[in-house]
Amino acid sequence: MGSIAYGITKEIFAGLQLNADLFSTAHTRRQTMAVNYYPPCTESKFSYGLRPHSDLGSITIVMQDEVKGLQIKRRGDWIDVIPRKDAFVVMIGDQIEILTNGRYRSIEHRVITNKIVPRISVACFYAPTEDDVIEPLQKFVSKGCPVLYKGSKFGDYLNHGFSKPLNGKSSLMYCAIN
Ligand SMILES: O=C(O)CCC(=O)C(=O)O
Ligand SMILES: [Fe+2]
Repeated sequence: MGSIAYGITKEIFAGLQLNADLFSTAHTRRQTMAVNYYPPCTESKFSYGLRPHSDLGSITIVMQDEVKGLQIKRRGDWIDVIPRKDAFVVMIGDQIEILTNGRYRSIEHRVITNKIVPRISVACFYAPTEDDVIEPLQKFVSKGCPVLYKGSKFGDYLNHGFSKPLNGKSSLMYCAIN
């Protein structure tokens, strides 16, 4: 999975005319994994498996089983990410939004539980190491596009993000300027 993450980030960074090798190596150094089990919830029409959030790292690759539940927010609407046997889900995390000064935005997502059956997913998270300082690259800063984030050590960003309840894209407030 690590080499898939490296390959995907390489394409992302090459598309931004950055040193694809260097950046993809830096942004996939820290690799962690979560196995999520969402029990069915019969109690109400709507219940969260995971509240809305963006992932704190650089990219996330998710394997879903056949049960629907993951949704992304697009232009204010929640859209189902339909599970496919032949596909993983790739999501951009906050570190790429910070690095590109908002050119590529991290995706807000959430998980809704199923009323009848459980759902299982495996999320693989790729990020810089905890000592790396991530800040907007100069090439994404201009008069029309002022710097949006201050640099922060990824370890500090992570600790701060984990210390707060999941709440949309509020994790970015940690380093947002004004
Ligand atoms: O269960 C999923 O499909 C997504 C999990 C997720 O967003 C996460 O672990 O951060
Ligand atoms: Fe997530």
